[in-house]
Amino acid sequence: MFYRFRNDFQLSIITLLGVSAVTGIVPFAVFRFWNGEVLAGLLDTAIVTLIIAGMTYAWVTGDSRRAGVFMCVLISAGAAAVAIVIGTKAIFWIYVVLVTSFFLAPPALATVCNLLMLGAVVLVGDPFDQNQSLYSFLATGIMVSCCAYVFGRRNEDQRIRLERLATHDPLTGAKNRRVMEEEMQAAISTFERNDTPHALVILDLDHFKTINDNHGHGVGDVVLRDVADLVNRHTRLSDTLFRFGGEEFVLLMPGVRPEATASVAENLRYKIMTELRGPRGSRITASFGVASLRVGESDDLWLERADSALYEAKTTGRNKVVVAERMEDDMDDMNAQAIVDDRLTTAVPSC
Ligand SMILES: Nc1nc2c(ncn2[C@@H]2O[C@H](COP(=O)(O)OP(=O)(O)OP(=O)(O)O)[C@@H](O)[C@H]2O)c(=O)[nH]1
Repeated sequence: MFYRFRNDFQLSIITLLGVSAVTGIVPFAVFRFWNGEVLAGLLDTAIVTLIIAGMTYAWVTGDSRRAGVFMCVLISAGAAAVAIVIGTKAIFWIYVVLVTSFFLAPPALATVCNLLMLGAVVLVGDPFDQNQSLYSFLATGIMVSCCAYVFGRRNEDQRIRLERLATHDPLTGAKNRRVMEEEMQAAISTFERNDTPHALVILDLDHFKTINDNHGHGVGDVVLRDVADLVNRHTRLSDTLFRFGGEEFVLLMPGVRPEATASVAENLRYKIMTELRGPRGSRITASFGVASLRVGESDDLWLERADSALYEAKTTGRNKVVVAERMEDDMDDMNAQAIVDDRLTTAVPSC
């Protein structure tokens, strides 16, 4: 629980809001019922209840983004409603909401909620008896919103940048190995749930070391980037490319039936060989190992089978595609043949 609290900023804000709502708004609700302000008391109670529901949803589902959007809309509408019902006494809450909404929702949505809230308070509630107070309220409200917007925008940009750094390889833009493990697990769950076939392709550039050694690492980097671009251009949007290691990439392809995997990989092999050019127009080639996900298979075993197929492609000439299932069938045939030969030699003793 503490781990989630520390690692999910939005969840921590939602929780803080939930705890503040209980400790801060409940006494007001009680006080309002006590004072005979039944409508305001009911409003406070509804707001606290919905905030607690949003907080519970975030903790149970882990979907703190959706919960944040819900809370932002809720507290904006709630604060506006309370200000309309009880007038200027509730105006201070508006400032709390103007800032908090940027912690809960994306900046654009928070801005819209803030403007709607200010508009509703001024146009529907009309809580100010002097124009000067009205203008002060609007001016300070908009100023607070602008400052919070700048902060929220910056915060959002940094979050997106950090998220990208944590999930993508900076050189090629392909996703990294950590994400690959998560997405392979998700693929296994989808396969078990609704039988959607999945193929895994490992591709490894041939003799890449020679490019680095002869032309330098900078040139090697350009080749790696070109390979990632080419693969992304020639695969579906639902396919995901990961950088597995130095010059090794993994492609996860949902919805590709086992009998079609070879031709998909063969197409990529051909495109790399014919469209990519290395330094001084030299040819770039890659070897491929392909494996389709099997029932009950773990991600480690699936990857291991694709890796063995790649090894076979490397050791039998490179610039080729080896399909794990075919390789395994061939090995089974060879083993069966060896058993038959063995039986024959033991049944017919040599003279
Ligand atoms: N330019 C560049 N080179 C890298 C990067 N990561 C790994 N490498 C290089 O990739 C090369 C991999 O060499 P090997 O594992 O021998 O593979 P290979 O030369 O392609 O040989 P085969 O795979 O057997 O065909 C090494 O020279 C590494 O230094 C990188 O990010 N940029």
